[in-house]
Amino acid sequence: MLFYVVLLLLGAGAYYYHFRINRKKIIERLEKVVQRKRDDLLKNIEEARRISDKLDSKRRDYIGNLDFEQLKKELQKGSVTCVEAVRTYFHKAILAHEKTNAVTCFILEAEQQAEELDEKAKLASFVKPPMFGIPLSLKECLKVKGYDTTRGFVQDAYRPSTEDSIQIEHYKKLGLIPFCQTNVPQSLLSYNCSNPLFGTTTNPFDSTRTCGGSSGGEGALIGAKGSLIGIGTDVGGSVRIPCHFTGIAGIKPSKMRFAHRGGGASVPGKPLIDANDGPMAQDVKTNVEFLRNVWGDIDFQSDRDPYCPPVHWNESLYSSEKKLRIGYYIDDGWFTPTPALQRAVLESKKHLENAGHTVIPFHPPRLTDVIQWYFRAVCLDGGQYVLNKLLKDIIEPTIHFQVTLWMVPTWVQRIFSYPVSLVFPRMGVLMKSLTRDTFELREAYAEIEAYREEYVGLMMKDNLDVILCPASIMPAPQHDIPSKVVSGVSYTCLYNLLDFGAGQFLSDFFQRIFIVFPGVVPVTTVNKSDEEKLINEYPETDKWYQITKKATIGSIGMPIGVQVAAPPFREEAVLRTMREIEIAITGK
Ligand SMILES: CCCCCC/C=C\CCCCCCCC(=O)NCCO
Repeated sequence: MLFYVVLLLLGAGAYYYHFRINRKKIIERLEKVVQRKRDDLLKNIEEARRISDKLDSKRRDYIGNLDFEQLKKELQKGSVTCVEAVRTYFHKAILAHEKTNAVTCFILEAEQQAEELDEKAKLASFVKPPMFGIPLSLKECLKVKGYDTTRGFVQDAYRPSTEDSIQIEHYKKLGLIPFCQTNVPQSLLSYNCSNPLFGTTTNPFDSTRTCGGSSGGEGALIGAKGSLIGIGTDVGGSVRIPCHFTGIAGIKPSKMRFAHRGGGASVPGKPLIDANDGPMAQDVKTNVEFLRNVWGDIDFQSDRDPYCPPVHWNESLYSSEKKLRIGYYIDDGWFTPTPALQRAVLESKKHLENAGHTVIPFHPPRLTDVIQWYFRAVCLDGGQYVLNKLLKDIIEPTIHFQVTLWMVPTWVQRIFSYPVSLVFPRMGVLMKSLTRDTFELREAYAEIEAYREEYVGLMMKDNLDVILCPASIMPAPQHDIPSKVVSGVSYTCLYNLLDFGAGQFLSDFFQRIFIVFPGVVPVTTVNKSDEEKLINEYPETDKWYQITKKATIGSIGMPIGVQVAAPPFREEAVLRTMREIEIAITGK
């Protein structure tokens, strides 16, 4: 017996030794790639600076102060050229990047695309497309011909896409000019924004805090005014959480509203957790204008991807005078959000009631089950796909905690989940979530299908058009917190599991201050009272609550958003609700 134990230990030791040697070699090789990429980025930024400097700084300031609508008008009139718009946004993005480390690459051909558009505009026969000349930023994982989509994996650097995705083709056809790519967390499966290739992107309001993720580079860039509009992707909150953390507006449409042919995914082969790309912008109005134009012309995408149904922009749903019935909640029963997030929902509720809508309580059922199904279906192979990629890469330190969870075999997690449940029940739920076998996976899928029916059934029973709820559990925390509190995505991942269209935007009085006095950090009694409530009343019943409370202390002045969601193909109702709250708060 002893002989076999010794043999086993020796075998394990040899395996571990071989593993370490192998990892060392991989890391040494990849460190050179990181250095090369960072040097290339510095050169790329210098080139973008050279291009932006061709424009007189007064003119740059004038164009840089135009909002989306104003810039669009001036470009249509011809009083601003596409080249001027691109040079201005190269300049603004460089400034935002210097503050937040948001950009992974400038798309230098943007200047040439702009020149070509300006040339075409000289022809009398040329009809300008609706978003003629507007610079567009893109999350790094979106496929642009000639550019990398590393998703923060060093191993994927210098493997540029051979084609634009259908969506990018479409945006160019509508006149938009992709001008830069923005940073992401490694693997995209996190709501922070750090990776070993490009480093950490910070929050424009406080660099010790994250801009969110995984479309965090977009959040930071747009939040720091380096772009008017960008595209993110969202499988659990990756458009909505960065919007909430950085004080901007965005929407994750239901899956079928965009073409996915030629696009990428965080974990391919993962049904029933529906991801989509979505716009992110300074305000709701810009998102509406963008989607009105894209969906108004959706045949372009449907013709090239038959799986994208030709569902056009529904103006009558967006502009309807009929008052809405809205369900709201401030606590999903799984993770109580910190006080400012609850207050934001209650204030939005008031705005909507003042506008004549009916807002009634709604209780999303069984969130503990939802969390378990979500993690099971996202990591449907127990996290193996992501783990395999991570083990061939330099592993980002800010996601170590969740990587450790993926490394512990599922059966070990199951065994330990029982004693853990006694002292930390919610952690027990997470530890039981990874897929044990295909029987269990099929069961989870069946549960999700049944839950979708149950949820829309509850909405129909009360005749509800949309749901209003918190955007997250807390304001932007420090960079390492998202990995430690992965279960904090319950407010957003629910709407991926349901495949609802869900949007988020900045609410409450912070928005008034930022819009009237950009960059001013408000310090008011209201915010102090949020902090007091947090200190005196926020639960500390388990480690996740303790971490969340500690991370939220000291966040006075950070932006807070709310989320609006509706069943698939009703995104226009979501946008209408968001826009009505925006008008109530900002008056414009
Ligand atoms: C034992 C359970 C381990 C769980 C480990 C964590 C796994 C997944 C974390 C998911 C968090 C999702 C955040 C949002 C990601 C997102 O929307 N990405 C966009 C991709 O297009």
